[in-house]
Amino acid sequence: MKKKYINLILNTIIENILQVKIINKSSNPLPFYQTEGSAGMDLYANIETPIELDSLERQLISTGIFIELPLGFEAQIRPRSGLAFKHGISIVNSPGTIDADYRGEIKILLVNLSKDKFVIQTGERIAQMVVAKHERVNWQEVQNIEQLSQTDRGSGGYGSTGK
Ligand SMILES: O=c1ccn([C@H]2C[C@H](O)[C@@H](COP(=O)(O)OP(=O)(O)OP(=O)(O)O)O2)c(=O)[nH]1
Ligand SMILES: [Mg+2]
Repeated sequence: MKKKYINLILNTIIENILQVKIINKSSNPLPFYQTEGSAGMDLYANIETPIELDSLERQLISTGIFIELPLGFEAQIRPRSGLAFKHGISIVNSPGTIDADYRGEIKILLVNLSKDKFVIQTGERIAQMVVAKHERVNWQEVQNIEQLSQTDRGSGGYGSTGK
């Protein structure tokens, strides 16, 4: 077995890392953390033939991955900076949200923001997925704006603090 996978297994045991169910219907490897400190795992395109993205075109790309996150967790689908920098490839709905109760295939809504056509090959790493905890809230409705606590910022935004 590769050292990388042995380390992954050891980390799981030692650090009690969250276990997340996954189905991989592609022939790509399971997503994994590329370095010890990576926040995201790269996701691979799982497509039968190469997909051409014209300038400013967007397309939903399959990954072949299905997951079950525990309640209280989400997965964020974010662009890869290398693809963005070199080819202008981003994600329309970035960061995409994978809900804990979603059981469908994870898909990635890529957009080509460059002037040139970009071709996506199967097995290409097209995005990264960050699993994160999130809160859920109940509303405590009040009637007047004065019932929200006062702050120095108040309603200032959009550059109110200067450059
Ligand atoms: O980049 C993404 C974003 C979402 N999804 C899946 C998982 C998510 O749980 C579901 C719904 O996403 P979202 O809530 O962002 O979309 P919506 O337009 O609000 O659709 P819905 O009405 O189904 O919630 O679609 C993806 O596979 N990829
Ligand atoms: Mg929704």
